[in-house]
Formats: sequence, C-alpha cells, structure tokens
Amino acid sequence: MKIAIGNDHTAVELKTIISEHLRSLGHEVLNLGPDSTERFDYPIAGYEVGKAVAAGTADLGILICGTGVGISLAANKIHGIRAVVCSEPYTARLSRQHNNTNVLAFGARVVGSELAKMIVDEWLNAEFEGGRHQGRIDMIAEIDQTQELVACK
Ligand SMILES: O=C(CO)[C@H](O)[C@H](O)COP(=O)(O)O
Repeated sequence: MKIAIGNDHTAVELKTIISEHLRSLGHEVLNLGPDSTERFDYPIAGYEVGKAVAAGTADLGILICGTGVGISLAANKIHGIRAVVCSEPYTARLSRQHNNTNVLAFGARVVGSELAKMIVDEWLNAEFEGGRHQGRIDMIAEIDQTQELVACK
C-alpha cells in the first residue's frame, strides 16, 4: 500500500521510526511532513496528508504531532477524510472495522515508538466490516456535505 505520512516538529524522530517500520512491512511511504525539528504548524501536514488520501495519491494516511489531536482535526476538514486519534491498538482496530478510518493519528508526546508500531499494525491489519456500519458512514458524509442530517428532521 502507499501510505502518506505527516508530522510537526514534535514528531520527526517518531515519523522516521514509523516510516522505516512501514517500509519493512512492504509499504511505500510518501513523506509529507518536515524532517527538521524547527517549529512547524501541524495544520499544514494534516492538510497535505488529507488531500493525498482524498485524491487517491495515497491509500491511507498517518499523522503525528504532539498529541495527534490538532493534526487530525485539520485532516478531518478535508471531504472524505475520517481521521482518528489513537493511543492504544483496540481503538485503532475498531476505527477501521466500524468507522472505516482512512487516516490514523497519534501523539509523539503520548505514545512511545513500540506502542505506536502496535497501533499502526492493528490499524493496517483491520478491515472495514460494512453492513450496518456503512449506513452510519453515509450519515457522517451527509453531515459533511450538507450540514444537515435527514434522520434528525
Ligand atoms: O500536539 C499538537 C497539536 O495537537 C502540537 O504538536 C503541539 O501543540 C505543539 O506545541 P508546541 O508548539 O508548544 O511544541
């Protein structure tokens, strides 16, 4: 798979570790974040990775900032992006199975590199289950596109 990765200044080292891990698993990595620890505004990386995934330039995206929160908020502003912040593997797996997330975020100030690899592995190995979950994904898309939800009218 082709995986876009983005980060801010807090996550350069963890980005490198995760990129190497992804390559060792046979994935292609598209680096859309800085490789310098100079202060960097995380919305830029969230935007770049979100755009790459939404456009199909990458299959999935991984974002890392201090907490994973800001960078995922930015990515979630792109139509079609479902980004999740995870600090443990269970939520990562369920976010694929039930919510069909296409961007995974975590915090370099929150998780260590081994836990981050476990989170990534669990997320990549899980598959969307469809069925009843598809209708809920469609409802999220409806809110995104129309700022309305027919089920609430
Ligand atoms: O976690 C983050 C956003 O959610 C950022 O990494 C964090 O806010 C950066 O902070 P600072 O500029 O103080 O290093």
